[in-house]
Amino acid sequence: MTIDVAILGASGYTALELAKILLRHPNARVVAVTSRDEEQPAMADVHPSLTGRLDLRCEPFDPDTIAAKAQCVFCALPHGASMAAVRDLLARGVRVIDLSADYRLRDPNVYAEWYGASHADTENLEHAVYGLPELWADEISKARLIANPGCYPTSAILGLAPLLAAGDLIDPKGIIVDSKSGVTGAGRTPKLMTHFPECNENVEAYNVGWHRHTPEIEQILSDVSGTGVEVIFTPHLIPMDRGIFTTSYAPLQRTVDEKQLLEIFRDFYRGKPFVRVIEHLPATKDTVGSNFLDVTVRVVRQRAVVMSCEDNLLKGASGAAVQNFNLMFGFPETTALL
Ligand SMILES: NC(=O)C1=CN([C@@H]2O[C@H](COP(=O)(O)OP(=O)(O)OC[C@H]3O[C@@H](n4cnc5c(N)ncnc54)[C@H](OP(=O)(O)O)[C@@H]3O)[C@@H](O)[C@H]2O)C=CC1
Ligand SMILES: CC(=O)N[C@@H](CCC(=O)OP(=O)(O)O)C(=O)O
Repeated sequence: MTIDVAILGASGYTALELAKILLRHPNARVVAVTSRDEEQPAMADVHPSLTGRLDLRCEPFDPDTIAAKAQCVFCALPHGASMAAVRDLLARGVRVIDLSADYRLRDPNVYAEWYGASHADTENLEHAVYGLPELWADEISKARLIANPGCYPTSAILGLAPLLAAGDLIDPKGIIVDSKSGVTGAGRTPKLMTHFPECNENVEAYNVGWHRHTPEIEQILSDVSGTGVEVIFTPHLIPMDRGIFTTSYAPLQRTVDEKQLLEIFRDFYRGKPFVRVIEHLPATKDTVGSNFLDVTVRVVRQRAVVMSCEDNLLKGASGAAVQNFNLMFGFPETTALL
């Protein structure tokens, strides 16, 4: 079986990664890519690494045209811009995997509070499934709309979920999440913060106390633990192209050692092909270019110290999106991703 797919936001980084993965997918055919560029450039001119591999021109987004061509659409647009396109595609019977943040927060009031704009598609918001396959594979397989997770939330949630699922092991209100991201995490669209002389040879924290991924991490971890989780989330921009490294600190409420914690992680992720529970300390270089998330844990002064890392553009975005696509259409979860 072959599924015809389209990618919106063709000139972006996650769109390029989607194209590269889907080109090697035996059950997917990329039939359309869209861009606002009125010149309608060839995809290989927008992304020279696709030369000779994808012979498509970027087209303007028209929901009727895309729905006539594609059964599934990967929406790689910025949040805010995404929901109008998603709504129009769902109305035409297309299944959508949205890489933006538009459908991740269940409560539209929380969305308005953290994103500074009201949600324009609350009807579909109700039916969106948060696309973290390690937690909700069954729901994903039946979903018409996937809210693909944010890159930071994937690393934090997968690092903390095993501890929160283990009853009263950690204090759900005492968690600190410290993350570092490479610059592709900010997208291809230029910004002052990602201008070379600003970010080269520089490390900086940003949006401390009010980063929009805070409510996303809290919502999902609260679902996992069954109680209200609070986190202090501090993101940093570091001078590398790709990769996220997250260290999470959680007060332990029971006396456990590292061996026992690692066993909890191994049990939780048994049969999950893209989470590697490791004993050594992780490094972004071990996951960049792959769909793996590496995670390990230490006990220091009665706190669990969890370290997790991933490629922000793959496990943190496009790789996870294809993992979701595989589950939605009944293909083996690892297709095109190993
Ligand atoms: N980068 C990352 O690591 C991650 C990104 N994400 C999310 O995935 C989505 C895509 O990210 P990424 O590829 O990095 O972003 P980019 O900025 O690299 O690309 C987004 C593309 O969307 C199009 N676009 C920009 N603004 C608008 C607009 N107002 N209306 C319609 N189209 C627009 C542009 O394409 P064109 O000019 O061709 O129209 C642009 O190249 C975003 O929502 C992002 O937050 C999620 C997880 C990780
Ligand atoms: C380094 C950097 O700027 N990262 C982005 C997060 C990227 C991501 O996952 O964003 P979405 O929630 O939009 O999908 C940020 O902090 O806003």
